[in-house]
Amino acid sequence: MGEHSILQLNGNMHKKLHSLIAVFLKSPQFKAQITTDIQYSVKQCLASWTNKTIYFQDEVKKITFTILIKVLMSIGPGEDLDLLKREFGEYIKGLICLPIKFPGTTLYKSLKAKERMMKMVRRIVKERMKQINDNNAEDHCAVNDVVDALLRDKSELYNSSSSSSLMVEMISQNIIEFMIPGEETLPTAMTLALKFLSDSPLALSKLKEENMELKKQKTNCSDDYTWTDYMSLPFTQNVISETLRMANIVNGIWRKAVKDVEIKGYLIPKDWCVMASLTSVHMDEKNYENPFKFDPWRWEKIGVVASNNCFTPFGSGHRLCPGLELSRLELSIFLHHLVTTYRWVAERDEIVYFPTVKMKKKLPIRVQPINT
Ligand code: HEM
Repeated sequence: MGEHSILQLNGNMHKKLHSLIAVFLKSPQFKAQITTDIQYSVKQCLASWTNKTIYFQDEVKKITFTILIKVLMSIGPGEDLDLLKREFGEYIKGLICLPIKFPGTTLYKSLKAKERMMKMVRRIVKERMKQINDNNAEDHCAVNDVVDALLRDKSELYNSSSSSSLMVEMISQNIIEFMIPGEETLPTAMTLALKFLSDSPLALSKLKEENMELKKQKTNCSDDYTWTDYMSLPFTQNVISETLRMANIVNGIWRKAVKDVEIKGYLIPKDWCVMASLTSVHMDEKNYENPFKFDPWRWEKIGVVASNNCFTPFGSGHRLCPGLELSRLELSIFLHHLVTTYRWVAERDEIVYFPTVKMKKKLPIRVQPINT
C-alpha cells in the first residue's frame, strides 16, 4: 500500500484526513444526493437480474462499486468507470501476493494497473482544481464528492505540500487507497444478508412486511424516499446489525504499540503489533445468547447501536469506519427494493470465512418480479 494510505497514516495527518472524509459523508447534501443515486443503481441492477440465474456475490459489486466511485469522484456509468473497475480488480490482486516484481507477476500487473488508475484520477483531480481556481468558488459551491472535500480543505492538510502538482499527487493517491476498504466489505455484507434471509423465512417475512408498509405509504403520498425513511425501519436495521455481527467481514484489526502499554495485567511492549479479534467478541456467548443463530429479534432488546464494546463490525475509536452510515443506507435501500419488488430462490451454498469471507459458489440465485 502507498505511503499516504489512510489505513497506514498515524497522528495528525490521519486525524485530519479521517475527519475530512467523515464530515463530508455526514453532510445533509451528501445524504440527500446519495440516497437518490443508490436507489437508481439498485433498481437498475435488480431489473437486469430477472428471470435468469445470477452469481449474487459478483453482481452486487456492480451496485457498490458504482456508488463508491460516485462518492469519491462523481463519475457515472461510462468508459471511465469501466476502466476503473477493470484496473482496480487487477490492482487489489497485488495487495496480498508474493513480493516478486517482473513482467508477468501478480505484483507487476498490480503496479501497472495502479499507474493507469493514477493517470485517470490525476486528470480528474487536476480538472476539478482548475474549476475551483477559475470560479474562485470555494465557499459558494456544494461539495459533491471526496475529491471536492479534499481540494477545498482549509486545514493545511495538503497545503504544506506547497506545490500544486504534489497536492494533486497526494489527493489522487488517497482517492485510490480509499477504494480499498469500501470495495469488498459492503458487497460481502449484502451477500451474507441475502444468504441469512434465504435460510430464515420468518425473518424474511417480517422484513418484507415492514418494507411493504413503507412502500404503501410512499406510493399513497407519492413522496420520494429520504435517507431517514430507509434508516428508520427498525426490523430492517436489526437484520443489518445481525448480518454484520455474524458475517464478521473484518475479522480483526491491527494496532502497533507506540509505547509500553499495560492492559488487564498484560504488558504489550513498545513496537509490538496486536490484533484485536472482532469475531471473538461477536461470537462469544457471554455477549450474545446462541451466537451462531441468525436472530434479528435479539436487537429489539439490545437496541440499535452503531458500535459498542460488544458490537464492533466497523471498528471503533479514532479509526471507526467513516463508511458506516453509508453502508447501512446501501444495505437498507437494497433490501427494501429487493423484498418489495422481487422474490428469489437461492441455490445451496456455504460461507467460507478464510482467508476472507466469501460464498463458496458465489451464491447463485434466480430472481423474479413478485407479481408474475
Ligand atoms: C459493511 C461494510 C463495511 C465494514 C464491515 C467496514 C469495516 C471497517 C473497519 C472494521 C474499519 C476499521 C479498521 C481499523 O480500525 O483498523 C474500517 C475503516 C475504514 N473504512 Fe470501512 N467498512 C465497511 C464499508 C466501508 C465503505 C463503504 C467505505 C467507503 C465509503 C469504508 C471506508 C473506510 C475507511 C476509509 C476506513 C479507514 C478509516 C481510518 O483508518 O481512519 N468502509 N472499516
